Amino acid sequence: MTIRLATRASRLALWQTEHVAALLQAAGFETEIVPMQTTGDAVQDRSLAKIGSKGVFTEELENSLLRGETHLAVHSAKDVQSSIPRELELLAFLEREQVNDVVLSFNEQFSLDKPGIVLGTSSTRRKAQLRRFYPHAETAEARGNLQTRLRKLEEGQFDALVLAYAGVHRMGYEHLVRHTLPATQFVPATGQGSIAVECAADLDADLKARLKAALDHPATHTCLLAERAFLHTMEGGCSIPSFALATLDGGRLRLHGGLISLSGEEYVEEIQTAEPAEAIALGVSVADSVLGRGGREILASIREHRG
Ligand SMILES: NCc1[nH]cc(CCC(=O)O)c1CC(=O)O
Repeated sequence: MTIRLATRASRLALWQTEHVAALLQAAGFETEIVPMQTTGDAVQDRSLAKIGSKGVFTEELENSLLRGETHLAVHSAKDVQSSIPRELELLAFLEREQVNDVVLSFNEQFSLDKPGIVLGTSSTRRKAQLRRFYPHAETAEARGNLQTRLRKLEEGQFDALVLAYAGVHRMGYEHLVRHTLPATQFVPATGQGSIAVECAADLDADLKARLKAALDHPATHTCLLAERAFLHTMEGGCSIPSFALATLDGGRLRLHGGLISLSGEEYVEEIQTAEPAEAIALGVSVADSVLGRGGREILASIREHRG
């Protein structure tokens, strides 16, 4: 049978969807890729924090699932909002790529320690983390897909660009990586580095099980359940500078989550561990602790700042 795959039309999204298609073909399915434009692709002149983070890269794909036009939607897990419509289901998470943020520059001598450097990023989390850990660096807006951002870098709109290694690797830009930011400071956004596959909740149960068996990476799935429960409890989409990284270590699940003020001054982080079967409870617990130890005040000041 032919599985129809909904995807954004960006090069990274198509790479990811071709990867999903290859796994499905190896399991005996035929595939058809159905690219579509999302609000996030269409609106390039405003930061995501301003257009509102709710599903700007996912809504059109989800609508095609709801209309029954496609069987699966392929997303960057990071772009999937923390709660999805009840008619839909996150079926599988593909094995996670290295999670770090990296710094790209055409200048081989580029150094993060140089005063006055300008770093391109459009993420509120990365801006806040840079203010905290590299206060001498300035940031500049860098919206657009990876190719657009690299063009801005080439044009000299900033000295370097901060991106997720996952996308950089998938697009073959590793030769421009000058620095790998430590995941202990630049804790990534929920889901960074993994590909999420979504379907309609009422898709045939047997087909669902076969698709999941072909695509899902159980360890990554467990980590993503914890991170997404954290994000959900945090009540924030990708426009809130929260971060969460779960790892499985010797059979134990560890979650590092937190929240940072836009200035980088206020910082609340928490690390807890649990049995993998308790992934969701772990996410809720880490978020509750962060909210209770000052996170609520940080969220309130961010809301006030936005007006
Ligand atoms: N928000 C955009 C986005 N969504 C997923 C990735 C990279 C791939 C990934 O993290 O899986 C990116 C670009 C970036 O953050 O540099």
